[in-house]
Amino acid sequence: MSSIDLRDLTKEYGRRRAVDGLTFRVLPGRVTGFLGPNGAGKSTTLRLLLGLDRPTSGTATLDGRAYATLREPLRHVGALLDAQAPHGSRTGRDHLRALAASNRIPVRRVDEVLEETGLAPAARRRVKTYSLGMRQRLGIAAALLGDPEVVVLDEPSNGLDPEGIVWIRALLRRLAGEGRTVLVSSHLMNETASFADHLVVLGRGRLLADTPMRDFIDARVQPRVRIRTTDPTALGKALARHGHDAVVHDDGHWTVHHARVDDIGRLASQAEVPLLELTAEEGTLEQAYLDLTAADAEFAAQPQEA
Ligand SMILES: Nc1ncnc2c1ncn2[C@@H]1O[C@H](COP(=O)(O)OP(=O)(O)OP(=O)(O)O)[C@@H](O)[C@H]1O
Repeated sequence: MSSIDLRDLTKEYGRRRAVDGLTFRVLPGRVTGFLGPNGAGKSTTLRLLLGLDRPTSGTATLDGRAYATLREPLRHVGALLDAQAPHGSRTGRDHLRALAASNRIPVRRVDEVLEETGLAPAARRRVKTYSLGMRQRLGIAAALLGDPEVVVLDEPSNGLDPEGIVWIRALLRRLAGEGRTVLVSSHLMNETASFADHLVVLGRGRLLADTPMRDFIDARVQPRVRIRTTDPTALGKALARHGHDAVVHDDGHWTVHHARVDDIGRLASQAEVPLLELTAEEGTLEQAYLDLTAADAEFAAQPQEA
């Protein structure tokens, strides 16, 4: 199966470095979330990978080959980028048929992907009558048309309704489960957490992280424990005795920071504190991401001010 390889990829627009010496691989069989603040260089990276723009230096290849050298690219890489707006006066089906013809893709695939993306009932309507979510589904249908080994999607949840969001999540998981290489950019952290196995994070054109999602969160967010009790005095004493840092909330529940549920459960049991609730609060991707990007912004602010 194919991988995506970026080596020292750099893109300058005038004096601005949109992408700055990026080196990373995107491997098959998992969904890689592609994250970064506005202007971090995600879209530029995807455009360079898909041959829509030329790098200033470095390379972006698919299984060792540049996109521009692929003879029938849709059979290797399916991509959805914001810019890929189909002609509004065509029907959705005609748009896909034209793409299929130019890549020698059998026409039966058109109906298959229309079914798969839930667009079959609207297939004979003109694209200009489509909602944002329907256009998004059409873009995804086009990406899947050539049954590609590599799938690259820029903000695929954009405009989708809740049902569509559940659908795209399952689709991404399935594509990775089939051994494909799946790269998905998003600003929605909860969404990304629901489908990604691995993360690549950019900041100001540079690589900030390339790591499994769980490790990314665990390295940045301390575990916490949520507790409710009928005896707050006893709980407070027991926690203080063991040097735990706890916060009591208005609704009566407690949060113990930097703690594991096993330790707090044992401690409460030994002190015979009656518990109504004892839950591990896992760190979220959003917390970890904000922590990383805030640190990057602080680092960036100093040399610019000097
Ligand atoms: N065609 C262009 N000409 C000049 N500058 C550009 C061009 N395309 C992008 N840039 C600049 O390059 C930087 C990276 O932009 P890019 O769109 O790749 O970021 P992004 O991470 O995709 O952002 P967003 O999350 O907002 O989509 C920005 O500073 C942007 O202004």
